[in-house]
Amino acid sequence: MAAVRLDLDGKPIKAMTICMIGAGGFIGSHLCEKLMAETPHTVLAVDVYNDKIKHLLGPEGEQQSDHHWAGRIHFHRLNIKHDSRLEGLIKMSHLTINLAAICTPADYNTRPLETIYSNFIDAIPVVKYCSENGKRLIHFSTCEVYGKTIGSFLPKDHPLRQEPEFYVLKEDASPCIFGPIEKQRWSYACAKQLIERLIFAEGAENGLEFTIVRPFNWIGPRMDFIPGIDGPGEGVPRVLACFGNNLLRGEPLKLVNGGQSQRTFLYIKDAIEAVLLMIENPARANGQIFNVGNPNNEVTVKQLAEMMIEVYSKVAGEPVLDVPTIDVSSREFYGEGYDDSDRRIPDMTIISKQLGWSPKASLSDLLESTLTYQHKTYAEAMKRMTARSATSN
Ligand SMILES: O=C(O)[C@H]1O[C@H](OP(=O)(O)OP(=O)(O)OC[C@H]2O[C@@H](n3ccc(=O)[nH]c3=O)[C@H](O)[C@@H]2O)[C@H](O)[C@@H](O)[C@@H]1O
Repeated sequence: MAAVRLDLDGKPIKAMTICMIGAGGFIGSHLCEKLMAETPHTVLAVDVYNDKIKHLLGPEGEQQSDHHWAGRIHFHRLNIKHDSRLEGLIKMSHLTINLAAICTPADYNTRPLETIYSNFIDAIPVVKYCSENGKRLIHFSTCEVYGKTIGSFLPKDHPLRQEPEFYVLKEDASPCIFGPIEKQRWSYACAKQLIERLIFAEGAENGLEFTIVRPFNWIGPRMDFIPGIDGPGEGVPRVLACFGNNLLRGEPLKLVNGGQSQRTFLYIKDAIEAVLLMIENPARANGQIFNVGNPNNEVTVKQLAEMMIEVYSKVAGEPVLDVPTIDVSSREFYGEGYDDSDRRIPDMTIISKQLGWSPKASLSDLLESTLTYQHKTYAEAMKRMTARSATSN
C-alpha cells in the first residue's frame, strides 16, 4: 500500500479532483506531470490545445492505460469564452486552477483588446462559478501587477535606489505603478490587477476561498514556442524562447533598448513545488496572494543573453558568433505602445512563512537543462527548415 501523504500540518492529504483551465500550456503541462507522478489527484484538463500534455494522454485525448495515472487525467477541449460545459466541470471539482491567459508582451500593445478580454472578461465566469458553487480557486496572476518600481522614478544615481523599499516587491505593501493609457503594454497588468481585485472582493463579500499566484519569470522546457517550428513564424514569444530561437538559427540575440531591464528567473520545477504546496495546504494558502520567484537569480537581460550564448555553445558544441548580440529599439522590436518593467525582485516573506517554500535552482543550472532541452528538441527541425528555405530561394 502506498504511504499516506501528509500536509504541512501533519494531516493526511485526501485525493481531490482539480479543474485545470489552461492545462495545455507551459505551466499547466508541468503541473499535470507533477500531479500524475506524485499525487493521487484527478485532473480535468481544460484547454483548446493539448500538444504539451500529449505524453500524459492516450490517443483519444483520454488517459494512457499503461501508466499508473490511468483514469486520473481527462482532457476537455473547450474554449472558456463560450462553452456552457465549464460550470459543470467546476461543480465536479474540489478546486479550480485558472492558468488561461495571453501572457506574451508582444501581444499587449498589438492586440490590447484580446489581452484585456482574455485576462479579465474571460476569467470572470470562472470566479463567479467558483464563488456561487462554494469551490476553491487558485488564480494565476503575474508579477507585472507591480508594474515599475518606485526607484525607477528617481534619478539614475540617487542613493535611495539602493534601498530595498524602492525596488523589492511586497504583496501587501508595494503599489501597482503603470504607465499612461497610450502605452498599451499596461493593458495586461491592468486587466490582471482588476481580476485580482474582483477575486479579493468575492473573498471579502461572498466568502470565496481563493489563492492568487504571482509568477516571477518562470522558465524551463516547453516555454512558449520557437517561431516557425512549433508556433507562428512572425510570432514573438518571451525572452527565453526569443533568445533560444536566435541561438538555434545562429543569429545575434536582440537586446531591446540595450537589454538594461532586470529580471529574476525561477526554474519551472521549483515553481511547481510551490504550487503543489498551495494545492495541498488550503488552510495555509486560502486568502493569500503569493509572489513565486527566485530573488537570487537576478540579471539584466544583457547578462541573460551572455549566459545563454555561453551555455548554448557548450551544450550544442558550436562556436560563439563573432557578433553575438545586437541592440534594437523597443519600437522596432515590439511596435508603438511598448513600455517595460525595470526590475522585479520578489519579497519572499509570505510564501516562506505560509508554505516554508524557497527556490533552489541557480540560473546557470536551469539554463543548462533548459538549453539542452531546446537543442535536443529543435536543432534538427531548424536545420531542415533552413535547408528547405535555402533551396526554395
Ligand atoms: O514570464 C513571466 O513571468 C513574465 O513574462 C512577461 O514579462 P517580461 O518579463 O517583460 O517578458 P519577456 O518577453 O520575457 O521580456 C523580458 C525582457 O527581455 C527583453 N527582450 C525580450 C525578447 C528579446 O528578444 N529581447 C529582449 O531584450 C524585453 O524587452 C524585457 O525587457 C509577462 O508579461 C509577465 O506576465 C510574466 O509574468
